[in-house]
Amino acid sequence: MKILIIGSNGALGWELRNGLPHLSETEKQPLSVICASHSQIEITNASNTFEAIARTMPDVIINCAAFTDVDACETNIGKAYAVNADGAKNVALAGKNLHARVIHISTDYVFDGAKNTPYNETDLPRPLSVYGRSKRAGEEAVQEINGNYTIIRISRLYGQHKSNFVTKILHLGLEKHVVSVVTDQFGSPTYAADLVHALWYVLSLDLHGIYHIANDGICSWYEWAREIFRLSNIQVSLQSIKAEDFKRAATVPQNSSLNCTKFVQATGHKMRPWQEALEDYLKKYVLR
Ligand SMILES: NC(=O)C1=CN([C@@H]2O[C@H](COP(=O)(O)OP(=O)(O)OC[C@H]3O[C@@H](n4cnc5c(N)ncnc54)[C@H](OP(=O)(O)O)[C@@H]3O)[C@@H](O)[C@H]2O)C=CC1
Ligand SMILES: Cc1cn([C@H]2C[C@H](O)[C@@H](COP(=O)(O)OP(=O)(O)O[C@H]3O[C@@H](C)C(=O)[C@@H](O)[C@H]3O)O2)c(=O)[nH]c1=O
Repeated sequence: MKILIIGSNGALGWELRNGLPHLSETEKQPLSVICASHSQIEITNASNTFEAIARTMPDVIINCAAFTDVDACETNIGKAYAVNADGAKNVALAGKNLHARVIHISTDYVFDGAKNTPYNETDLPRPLSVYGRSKRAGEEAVQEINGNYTIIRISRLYGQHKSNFVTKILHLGLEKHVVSVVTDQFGSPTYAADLVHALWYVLSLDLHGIYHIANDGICSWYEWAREIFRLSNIQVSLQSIKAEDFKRAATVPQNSSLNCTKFVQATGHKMRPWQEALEDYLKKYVLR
């Protein structure tokens, strides 16, 4: 199976391009992984996207490319839709024309956060931000264009490559005496290495449709930060604040935790609790 990763220099793309060849070896299922960074494919350009994908003729395209600066999307609406919606559409069209399966990565921010239990795949999206709306438009384009699709909604990703909530909080903890973190917004932190493993199941079991994938469990940003400091043994005064007191351009959901039952039932694979994954990540890459 030949797999093309688009957005291969991003946080998830990077993790996939390192993790998939390794999994293919240990699982003894041959896989050829081709990487396309932003300089190699410009997904907002339909002909460039088609030509670049046609050169590689993949069986599967994993689209990790996106405009992911949630606050910047609020003031760069054109770019947000060009990348997250039209870009997703161009990739889906190229996939359809070249008979390739498309795995499209999406987000928990397609939900409005009003539900007080974790979101499942049949819940109605109602995004609150430009980022969320543009990502939802991308999902719709993929669904309309190419029946041979899988949409994976993930949330609160952290891994080895690029900054993320964990690295930001660690820096703040080392720089400041007091760190203020939001206590009334909840979600499911997801370790990129675990996600790669889960995506291996999606690939090898040929899952189609929409799936939610995240580490098990739910926490607030505050609870997540508290666990980061506890595991890293950093003494800091952690102050809980309300979301309304954390000024940012985008409105983000109060609850965007993901119910992953559909994935567990389809694969028999349950993601480990977010606390265990976080500990593993910190031990491997931060506390060495
Ligand atoms: N990070 C998170 O917490 C979460 C991410 N997601 C989703 O997961 C996916 C991967 O996210 P993540 O890895 O964090 O994102 P990153 O921002 O780390 O990576 C995105 C990649 O896409 C590339 N890219 C941006 N615009 C274009 C374009 N027009 N054409 C081609 N490539 C482009 C970027 O290149 P360059 O930097 O050179 O522009 C970058 O390498 C995205 O779909 C995102 O919406 C979902 C939930 C949570
Ligand atoms: C740095 C910091 C963050 N926070 C909390 C509140 C704030 O809304 C949130 C912001 O952290 P981030 O910038 O990592 O969050 P954000 O960019 O909103 O993260 C999102 O990224 C996109 C791409 C997604 O798809 C989502 O799943 C989600 O992971 O963290 C604090 O409370 N205090 C702080 O000092």
